[in-house]
Amino acid sequence: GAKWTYDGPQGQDHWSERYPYCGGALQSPIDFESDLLRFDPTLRPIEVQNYKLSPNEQLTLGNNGHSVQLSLSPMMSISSLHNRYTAAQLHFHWGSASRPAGSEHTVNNKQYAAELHVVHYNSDKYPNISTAVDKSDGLAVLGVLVEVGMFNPAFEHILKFINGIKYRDQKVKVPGFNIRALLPTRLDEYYRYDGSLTTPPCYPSVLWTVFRNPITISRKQFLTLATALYSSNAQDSAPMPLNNNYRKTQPVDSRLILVSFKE
Ligand SMILES: NS(=O)(=O)c1c(F)c(F)c(S(=O)(=O)CCO)c(N[C@H]2CCCc3ccccc32)c1F
Ligand SMILES: [Zn+2]
Repeated sequence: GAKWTYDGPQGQDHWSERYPYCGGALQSPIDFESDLLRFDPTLRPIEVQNYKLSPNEQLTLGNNGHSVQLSLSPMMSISSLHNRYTAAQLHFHWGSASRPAGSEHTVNNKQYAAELHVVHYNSDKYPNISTAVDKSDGLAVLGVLVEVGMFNPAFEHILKFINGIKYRDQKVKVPGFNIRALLPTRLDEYYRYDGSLTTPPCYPSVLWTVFRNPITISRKQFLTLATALYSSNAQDSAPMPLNNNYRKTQPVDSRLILVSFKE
């Protein structure tokens, strides 16, 4: 992708110089501060389709210099929203070995170790994600907060291949697995708000659903994620570790943050 980073001269405080939307309204991520939350009884449990992929299905796991991303089957979708949103990819944001705090969304300013995003586009209205990415009703992202705790077997389907994509633009083929196992048990408790891509070009095109309950990965799994990858190419003389790839929380302004749960 284009040259932007999370820190330094092309870091997030400078994104708006080249990507105007990054300095605009409806930006993500945000802090879910208790006083700003409003219970909405019309928020239905999230329903996903075809998330249980066959191991015969081949997915592409890649290092795009900003994150580790996994391509997803176009059979996968969210079916409980007003339009059908078809899955495109999932990726992660994380902290570092010395600071296991790298989630993008925070809860009363508590930052979790990492965050998983499953990116979908409105396939009722748009033919592909590239067309949908800058439309106000274009994208729906499911966010899952990740904390260090119990070992997570589902996470191994990604971590066991991570040494094949250590450097930017490296890709490997991996067998499909049950992506539903990466989501929390309860899909009925979540935060909901209108926001944006959390990377340039920061289009305000995302219907955000962040589940209330985190998933866990073990400390060893977290350290693997936080130390395995570089944002630089394999041939670069100075390897740049890929970590702390999270955007700081953005102003909520007059936005409503809805919740599907009470207390
Ligand atoms: N946090 S976030 O806002 O969900 C988020 C990221 F943080 C993130 F790094 C990516 S990226 O890996 O593509 C690198 C920079 O765009 C995306 N890509 C999305 C939106 C851009 C176009 C596109 C095209 C195909 C598949 C996915 C995507 C992203 F949506
Ligand atoms: Zn993301």
